[in-house]
Amino acid sequence: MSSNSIPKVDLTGLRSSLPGGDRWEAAREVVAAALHSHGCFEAVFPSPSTDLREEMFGSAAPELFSLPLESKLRSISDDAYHGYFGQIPHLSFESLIINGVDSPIAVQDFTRLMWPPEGNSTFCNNVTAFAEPLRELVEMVQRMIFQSLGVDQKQQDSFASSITHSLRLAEYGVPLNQDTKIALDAHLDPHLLSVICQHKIGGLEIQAMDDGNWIVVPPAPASVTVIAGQSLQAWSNMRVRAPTHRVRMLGKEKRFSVNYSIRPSRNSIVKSPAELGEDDDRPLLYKPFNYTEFVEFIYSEKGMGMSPKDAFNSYCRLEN
Ligand SMILES: O=C(O)CCC(=O)C(=O)O
Ligand SMILES: [Fe+2]
Repeated sequence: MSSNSIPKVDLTGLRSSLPGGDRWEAAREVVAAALHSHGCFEAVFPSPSTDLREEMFGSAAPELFSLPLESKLRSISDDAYHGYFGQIPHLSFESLIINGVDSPIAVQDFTRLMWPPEGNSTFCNNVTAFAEPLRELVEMVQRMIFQSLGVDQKQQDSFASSITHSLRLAEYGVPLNQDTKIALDAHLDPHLLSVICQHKIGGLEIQAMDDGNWIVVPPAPASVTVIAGQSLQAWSNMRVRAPTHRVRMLGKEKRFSVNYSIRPSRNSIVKSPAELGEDDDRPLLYKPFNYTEFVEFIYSEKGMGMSPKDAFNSYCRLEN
């Protein structure tokens, strides 16, 4: 059945440290079903608060992107494509990533790099406060996925110990191509999970798995959007499916978004646990792969010459 909205789940008041009870179990079932049918869902989740969202989108993000390009270019990372990203000829798009955002030191180091030498304590406090509930949300969703797939606690620990948390801030100008209004090309996220926070100016569109229609995801003041990435699709042996998504902006206003995501840490191996692969009646669909090498491949000349789905399949899909 086609629909013009993504599934919606109320996670208000639930906590990853209390993973049980009727409300938790009901929400978990909806989350698991949504991640399979659509690869995404709208999480009703009132944090970050309205005030914090105002602060982030009205002040912190604009202040960061108004820095001179030479300052933003100082943000580089050992991991390909995890530093400053921008200056793409056909797009009016820039993004910066704070890697390891779950550590206050990493946030402080990022602001010292952008605003040397002393940093920017207001920006630091806003980002740390903004990231905290999103980390909680990601951990809750991660826990629900493990529970619903029946993956044992040991696997849960090894999955969690090799994860990098990051917060990406993006700025979108009025799309250069006013015929398509594309502000960010259709893509799949290579990592595990993203939580996207939009504010007032929408643009996020997610492609439905069944009929390929684009579903517009409007910003909502007490919601965020959870999107699965290809590493989670491979790890879960396709119980969770990663959706294609893009940004299209119809108006003439600048847009900012926040993307809190988790990815396998540098050089960690993405591998389905036995419960979801060999021991199951479903054959193993993806061979284990090195996450860092996978990202390098999708941005290589060869990978860029394929559709995002073909690049993923040619990299790690098994012939069965
Ligand atoms: O800005 C958005 O709404 C989506 C951004 C996105 O898809 C990404 O950063 O991978
Ligand atoms: Fe994305």
